[in-house]
Amino acid sequence: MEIRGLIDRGYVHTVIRKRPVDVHKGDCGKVLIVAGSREMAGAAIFASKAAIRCGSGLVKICTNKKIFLSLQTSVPEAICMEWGNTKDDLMQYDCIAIGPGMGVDRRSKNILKMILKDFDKTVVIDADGLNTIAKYDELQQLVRKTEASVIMTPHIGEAKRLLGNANIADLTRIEIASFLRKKYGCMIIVKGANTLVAVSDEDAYTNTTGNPGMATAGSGDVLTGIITSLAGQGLAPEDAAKAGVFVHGLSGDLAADKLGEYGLVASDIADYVPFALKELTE
Ligand SMILES: NC(=O)C1=CN([C@@H]2O[C@H](COP(=O)(O)OP(=O)(O)OC[C@H]3O[C@@H](n4cnc5c(N)ncnc54)[C@H](O)[C@@H]3O)[C@@H](O)[C@H]2O)[C@@H](O)CC1
Ligand SMILES: Nc1ncnc2c1ncn2[C@@H]1O[C@H](COP(=O)(O)OP(=O)(O)O)[C@@H](O)[C@H]1O
Ligand SMILES: [Mg+2]
Repeated sequence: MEIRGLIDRGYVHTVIRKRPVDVHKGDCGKVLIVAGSREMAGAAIFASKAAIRCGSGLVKICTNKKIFLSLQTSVPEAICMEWGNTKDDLMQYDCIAIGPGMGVDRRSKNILKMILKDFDKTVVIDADGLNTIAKYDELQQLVRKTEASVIMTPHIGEAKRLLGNANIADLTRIEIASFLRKKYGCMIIVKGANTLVAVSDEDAYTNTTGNPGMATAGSGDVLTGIITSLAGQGLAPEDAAKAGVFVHGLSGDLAADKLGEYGLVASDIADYVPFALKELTE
């Protein structure tokens, strides 16, 4: 695997375009985000807020009903659905994300299994989605076999778990991505400063946006929402992954221009997504 280039503004301009005047919400993608739990409502809030701010026509959140009220207060545009109801025709969604703050348990395993078996568009897997896959061989096989285009978004800690707790401390990001590709055969985003996006066994790209202010709880959940929204709006999985990390970093950069790096929080990144998209489409 080699780094084929940088993810820069010029490239992102070519995949995120100004909206046609006659567009309607049905054209803008309906996405499902499986996220959150009683202890981690925030993760579901950050991901769904980012997706709606990134232009999705409709965002549905599948979560524990104990957190419906906080979700509906923080992101009233999103629709809540209870765990267990995911069977309601997954094919109606243009993209599905799973993982942020959902916990690692049998229910997470079962939902992942259902999505990987029944859905054939883009699936973004993050956080506890990745931790659950790391725990169950059966899911690891399914990731390889699924007809869906899977995008995994691990940070280094999650990458280590996905590689069976191998010692990866001395590996470069490209080596980590390469091992993950070999094991899972899907698109891999290794997060951190200069996030790496591996789109095939040969090709990887480095992001050029982002700043240390983004080292704060929940900023990865925002990334999940952005990539999911872009894929749901029709970007090819590879473009959604690459443009997604760029938009995420640019939103963080615009937020840091205003707020500085210390006080920046995940919701700020989501709140600045509209400004990043405005800049990119003008
Ligand atoms: N408010 C909320 O509801 C939040 C919930 N979250 C959820 O909390 C759960 C646990 O996720 P966490 O990621 O916090 O915990 P993890 O235990 O998965 O990862 C944290 C550890 O990973 C390592 N790590 C991460 N990035 C690294 C990097 N770039 N370089 C080197 N090491 C790195 C560090 O050792 C770090 O302590 C997930 O379900 C997540 O979605 C988080 O997203 C934070 C916010
Ligand atoms: N120093 C940094 N520079 C640029 N981006 C960063 C930096 N630190 C973290 N990020 C970005 O913030 C996000 C953190 O994601 P993650 O570790 O999953 O956090 P969380 O699980 O708390 O949401 C990633 O997209 C990562 O690339
Ligand atoms: Mg995370």
